[in-house]
Amino acid sequence: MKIVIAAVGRLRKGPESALIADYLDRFAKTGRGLGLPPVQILEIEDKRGGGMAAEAELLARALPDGAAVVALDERGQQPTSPEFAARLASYRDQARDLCFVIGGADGIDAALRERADWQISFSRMVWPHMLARVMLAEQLYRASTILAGGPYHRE
Ligand SMILES: C[S@@+](CC[C@H](N)C(=O)[O-])C[C@H]1O[C@@H](n2cnc3c(N)ncnc32)[C@H](O)[C@@H]1O
Repeated sequence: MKIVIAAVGRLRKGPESALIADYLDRFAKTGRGLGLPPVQILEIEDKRGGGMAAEAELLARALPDGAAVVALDERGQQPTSPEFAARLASYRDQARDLCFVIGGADGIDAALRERADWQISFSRMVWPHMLARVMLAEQLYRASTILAGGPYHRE
């Protein structure tokens, strides 16, 4: 199994990148005993300014073959953290690669969103893509602690 975050935009050094690195490092450590691999980040940049369609093409090319695609979008389903953890475990149990997709300033092209296996939302509000990346990294770490039966997540 591979876990990939395919995201539009390059993350510069700063508070968001520090948080993402910290959560993904914690995820890698907890995930090791659970059969969950470290997360790879693939950053997509359309230098020609072709908009959402061009970004969607680059994102689609970055998706591992046969991977389950989880699109982050404010209109998506709002799973609880345990539901998110269960879905992660289910992809692991099917040995299926998993690719999270985070859009740019204009979001994810509708065609790519519709072909996603799951669209998830962190609320109905719109967040900057870098914060969406931080929240995803935290939820992945939280999910690993839920699957490990650790005390980090409390209901
Ligand atoms: C600035 S937002 C784009 C918003 C844009 N209005 C749209 O139609 O999608 C950039 C990216 O951050 C992620 N994002 C922003 N808010 C989110 C939310 N509430 N839940 C999940 N992902 C979100 C999505 O991947 C989105 O494509």
